[in-house]
Amino acid sequence: MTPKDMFANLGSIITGLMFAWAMFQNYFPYQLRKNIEKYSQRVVRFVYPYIQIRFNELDGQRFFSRSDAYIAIQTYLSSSSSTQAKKLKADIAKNSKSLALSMDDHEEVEDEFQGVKLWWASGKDVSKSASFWNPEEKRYYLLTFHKRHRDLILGSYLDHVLKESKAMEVRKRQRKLYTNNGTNWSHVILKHPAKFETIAMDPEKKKEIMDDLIAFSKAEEFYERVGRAWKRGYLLYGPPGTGKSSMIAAMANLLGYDLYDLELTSVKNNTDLRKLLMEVPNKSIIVIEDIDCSLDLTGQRKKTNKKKEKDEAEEKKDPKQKPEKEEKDTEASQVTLSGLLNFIDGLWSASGGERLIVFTTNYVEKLDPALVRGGRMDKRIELSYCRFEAFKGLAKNYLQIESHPLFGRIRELLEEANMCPADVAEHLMPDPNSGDPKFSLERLIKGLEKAKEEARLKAEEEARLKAEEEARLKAEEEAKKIEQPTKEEAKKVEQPTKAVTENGEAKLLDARATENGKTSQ
Ligand SMILES: Nc1ncnc2c1ncn2[C@@H]1O[C@H](COP(=O)(O)OP(=O)(O)OP(=O)(O)O)[C@@H](O)[C@H]1O
Ligand SMILES: [Mg+2]
Repeated sequence: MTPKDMFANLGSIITGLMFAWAMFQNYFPYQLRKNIEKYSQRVVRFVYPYIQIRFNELDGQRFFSRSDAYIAIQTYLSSSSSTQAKKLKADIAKNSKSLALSMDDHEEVEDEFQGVKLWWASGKDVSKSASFWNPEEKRYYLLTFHKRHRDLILGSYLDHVLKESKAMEVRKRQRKLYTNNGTNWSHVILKHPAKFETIAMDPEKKKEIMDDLIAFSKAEEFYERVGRAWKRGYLLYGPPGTGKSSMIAAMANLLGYDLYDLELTSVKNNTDLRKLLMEVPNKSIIVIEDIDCSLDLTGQRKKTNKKKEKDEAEEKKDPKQKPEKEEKDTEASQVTLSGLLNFIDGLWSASGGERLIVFTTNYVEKLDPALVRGGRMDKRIELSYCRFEAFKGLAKNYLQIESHPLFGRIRELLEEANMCPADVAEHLMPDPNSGDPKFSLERLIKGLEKAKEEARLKAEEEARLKAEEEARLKAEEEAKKIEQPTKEEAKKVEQPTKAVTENGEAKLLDARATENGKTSQ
C-alpha cells in the first residue's frame, strides 16, 4: 500500500468516525449533517496531502465527442498501461496501423516525472438516469500527486504529457508522401521499406547521421533558447545509385515525419513556391531532388534530366512543336534560387518548426556556393561508391553472411572499381535455386572485374584523348610562332619609323621609302 492509499483510507475512516459520533448522539438534523460533511472534508483535505485532477472522457462543450485531453492521456499512458495494468483494452486507433492498448476501468498506473511520482487511475461513473443525451457510463482519468509538486505537475508535467502523446501519435500513424502538381499537394501512403539498418555505408558515418537526426527531433528547447528556427538543412550528394533517395525515406521512417517531395520544375514562380511551402506542416521533410537540374546557378530554372528527355522524345515525334514549347518554358521559368533560399531562411521559418529540408545532387561541385554555405546546409552527407564496410552491410542484408573466403578478393576489387551500392546489391541477389552465397559472391567478383576493366579502358581512352588534345594545342602554338615574325615584319613596313639624322634631329622616315632606296642603289 502506497502512502497515497493509506491517506485515502484515513480520510474515509475519519468521515465514518464523525458520522458514528453523530448517530451516537442520536441527534441528526439536516444542518448538523451538512456541517459534519463539510468539516470532515476539511479535516481530510488538511490531513490528505494529495491533489487530484479529473479528466472526463466526454467533452462538456461538444455533444458526443471525446475530449482531446482524455485522448491524449490515453495515448500517453498506453506504454505504461501495457507494462503495469493487469486489465487492458485493445482498439485500432484512427489513422493508425496498429492496435492501441489502454488500461481497463478501475486500473491504476504509476508515472515518474523529474523524480516525482504520480498516479493515473481510470474510473467510470454509472448513471442510473441514462438517456439519449446522458450516457449510462462516463469514463475519466484521475491524476493524483503530492501537493508540494503542484507547480511542477500543473506546469511542465501536463505539457510533457500532451507533447509526448502527440509525438507517439506521429510515430504510430502512417506516413505520407506528398508531391506537388503546380501549386497543389497530393499524397499517397508512404510505404518505402528503407531503414537505416539496411542502408549500406560506413557504420560510423551512419551512426553519426542517425544521432544527428534524433538530436534534432528532440531539440525544440535548444532552438528556442538560442533564438533559431527549428529547422535543419541536409545536402546529400554522390553518384547515381548510392542511396540518396533511400536515405531520405529512411529519415522519414526513423523520425516518423511525412515527406514533401517538391518538384520545382512544375512551380511557376516564387509566389506559388511560397504558397506550397506555407502548407508544409511541422514534422515534415521537404525534399528537393537533383537541385543542380532544377535550378540554374544563375537563379534561372532548368528542366530536369527526365523532363528534358521527355521533351526531346516529343520533339522527335513532332519537330514543329519545338518553338511553342520553348516559349512555354521561358514563360514558366521564374522560380529562382534566391527566391527559394530567402523564403527558407526568412519568414517561412517563423511559421512553425521541426522541419528538415533535404537537397540532393549528383554534382556537388556544380552548386552555387550560396546554396551550400554554412547555416543553409547544416549537414553535408556524401554517399559514395561501395567500399568494403558498406559491402559487409549489403552481404549481411542480402545473403545473411558476415564473412566468407571470397571477401578478401572482393575487398581488393572494391577499392579498384567504382561500383555504386545499387549495382553491388543487384549482383548480391541470392541465387533462387541453390541459395548458396558463393554463387552471388562470384557473380559480384565477375561484375567488379568487368567494371575494373571498363574503368581501365575508359581511363586509357581519356588519356589518349587528352594526349591528342595536347598535341593539337602544341601544333597550333608552333604554327602561330612561325606566323608571328612575318606579321611583325609586315607591321614594321607599315609603320613610319623614327630615325636620328647626322645633326641630331629626330626625323620621321618612311621605312618603306628607305627600304626601296636600298634596293634601288
Ligand atoms: N547505400 C545503399 N544501401 C543499400 N541499398 C542501396 C544503397 N544505395 C542504393 N541502394 C539500392 O539501389 C536503389 C537505388 O538507390 P537510390 O534511388 O536511393 O539512389 P540515388 O542515390 O537516389 O540515385 P539517383 O542519384 O539516381 O537518384 C535503391 O532502391 C536501393 O535498394
Ligand atoms: Mg535518387
